[in-house]
Amino acid sequence: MPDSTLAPIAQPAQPLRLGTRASPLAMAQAHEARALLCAAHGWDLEAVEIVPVTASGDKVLDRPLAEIGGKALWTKELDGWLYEGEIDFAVHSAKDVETIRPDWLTIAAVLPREDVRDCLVGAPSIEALPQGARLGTSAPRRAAQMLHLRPDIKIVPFRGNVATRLGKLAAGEAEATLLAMAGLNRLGQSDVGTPLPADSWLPAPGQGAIAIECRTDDASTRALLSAINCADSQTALLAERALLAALGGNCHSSIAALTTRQNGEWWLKASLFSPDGQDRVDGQTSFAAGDPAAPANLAGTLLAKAPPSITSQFQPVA
Ligand SMILES: NCc1[nH]cc(CCC(=O)O)c1CC(=O)O
Repeated sequence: MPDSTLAPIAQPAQPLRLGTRASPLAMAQAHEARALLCAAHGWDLEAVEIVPVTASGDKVLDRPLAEIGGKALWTKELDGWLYEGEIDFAVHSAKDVETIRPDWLTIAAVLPREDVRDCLVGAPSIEALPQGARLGTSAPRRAAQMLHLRPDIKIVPFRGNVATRLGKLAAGEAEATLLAMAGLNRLGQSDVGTPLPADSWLPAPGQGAIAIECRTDDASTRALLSAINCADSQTALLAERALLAALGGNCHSSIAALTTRQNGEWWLKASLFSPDGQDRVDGQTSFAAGDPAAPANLAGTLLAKAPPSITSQFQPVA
């Protein structure tokens, strides 16, 4: 539930500027954030202007993200606009936000998390994929997790936004692909495939959550955004990010993680894979909301029992 204990804040005279990537999914997330913010404060939608920017990650589609600069390509244009004061806050898919962020930026709100699951498109189940079928994905986690279960599957690179990837599938470039249910739901395309159960097929850290960043020194924007923060989604996201930070994981790393709450207790579950999917280590820990210690300890436990094929993907901070 949003923390809605704040005094009313008047509609700003000048619209607030919301920065977003320009892809259809990013625009859907921007509209969701604007609607929540305006509703929380009783403003008209005109109180927030949506400012789309084309991120460099959206321009180069023929090479893997890890090769062309990593997750920074999703955030660096918006970071620049925030730094220059051209926008007041930026709305991101949390899983695309780099693990280490500069101090002048703050995640001021996390929106209620969408469906965390991955969706298999092209076959009703993993077992039903034909022998040697091609899976279109450029995500190391999805490739490794599939190869772990189905070493016969061929991985073919599949970058681009949701529509581009579904187009490649329809064009026969692969037999199947994996997409986040969160993105499909937000685009109104929930029915293109079959969601994989999150207890057997873990998603990416942060999947399904929307993170809103603003300048750390911008106290008034932080106060506005705090009204739409979902405390539970924030707890889950921060735990998954604390795990990533302690692992020294990045977009090259095959890491899957998910936070759940069972009988009021928070749990973080994670799996690390070798890129070829042959090796896998799993672990879980309970943790206290807001405390990065247990996620960090889980990172240490996982790395301690992982073979070099896995540990070589991480640069843990000492
Ligand atoms: N890397 C692209 C990206 N970033 C966030 C989402 C989905 C939405 C989400 O996880 O919140 C997607 C597409 C996908 O993985 O299918």
